[in-house]
Amino acid sequence: MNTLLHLGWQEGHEPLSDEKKQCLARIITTGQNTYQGLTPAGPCHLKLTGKLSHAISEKYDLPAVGDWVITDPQRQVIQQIIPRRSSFVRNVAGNQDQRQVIAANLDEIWLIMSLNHDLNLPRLNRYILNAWDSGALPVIVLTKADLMPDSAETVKAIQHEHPGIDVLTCSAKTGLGLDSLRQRLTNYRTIALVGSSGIGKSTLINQLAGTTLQLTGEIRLDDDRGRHTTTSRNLLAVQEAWLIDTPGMREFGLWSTDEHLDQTFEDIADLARECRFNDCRHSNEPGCAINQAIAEGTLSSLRFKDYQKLQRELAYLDKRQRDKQKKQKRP
Ligand SMILES: Nc1nc2c(ncn2[C@@H]2O[C@H](COP(=O)(O)OP(=O)(O)OP(=O)(O)O)[C@@H](O)[C@H]2O)c(=O)[nH]1
Ligand SMILES: [Zn+2]
Repeated sequence: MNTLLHLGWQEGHEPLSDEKKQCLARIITTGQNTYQGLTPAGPCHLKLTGKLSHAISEKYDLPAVGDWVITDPQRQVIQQIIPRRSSFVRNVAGNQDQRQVIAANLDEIWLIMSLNHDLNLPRLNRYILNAWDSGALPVIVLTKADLMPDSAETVKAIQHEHPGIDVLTCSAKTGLGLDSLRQRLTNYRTIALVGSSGIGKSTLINQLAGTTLQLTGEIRLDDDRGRHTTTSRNLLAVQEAWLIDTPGMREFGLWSTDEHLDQTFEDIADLARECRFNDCRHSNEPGCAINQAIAEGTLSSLRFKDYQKLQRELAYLDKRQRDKQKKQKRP
């Protein structure tokens, strides 16, 4: 029989009374106002109580895949969402700012890009920023290595830019690299797979599971981009872990902070500390370590431009959030 531990319950949540623990369920799929949960006794269908529905003011407060909820098993309702120990969030509504939880209570987030056409470093940086903000550990997973046999340099460059993150290469077709991924599927950890559509998330999950858990899109003959297939997020048991397949996201709005910008661009943060002036703007100042690194070719000017762009975006997000809070405080 499953126990809460098998469902991925971990210390790090607020302590709960035994009575409440008896009523815990983990959300495995979300639908239109309905949720599928899993308890040690088995699956269950759930709805929100009227009271909880009323209390929800933004999407962020809705149950997400991976959430732990307190249920009333008799009425099959969700009474409370347990505060998340981590959550991967994106901003969905452009300049309106609306946080949406893609998956909750995660240990790792696999940021997936396929080595053939999908590789886009600015997009990877956006994912990493949100991932550091989530509280879970980001891992970069580069798929479809069989289509790009000469990718060693690319992989090395990504590793060099992100020394604090594991970079793994794999092919669901040849099996390359799958063992390193399997080694992470232990201790009932929860891992979300995120990335664009058609990069092989579902195929990878099926390979790791050794069976078809997720439908996949077949490669089109005229190009090698997959078709849209995954439409919902699901919590799936694979080996001794829980994997969450997420639909390919076209829009990926930032939700992070300046602090995580330095974590995402460690190389640039290190250089900036070496600039002669503390408040160096890295434009024409003498003794600017960043300009020197660009001139010497050790820092790519594209990477620095990307950093500046994200810095502006984050500053703007921060300002909007502060304005919103001010408005809410007004009587
Ligand atoms: N050559 C090659 N093709 C792959 C590999 N992994 C996946 N594919 C193909 O890529 C296509 C898309 O794969 P999916 O697993 O459906 O992609 P996905 O990321 O889950 O896509 P969405 O569900 O739309 O988010 C399918 O045709 C797969 O057969 C791989 O390692 N090598
Ligand atoms: Zn400088």
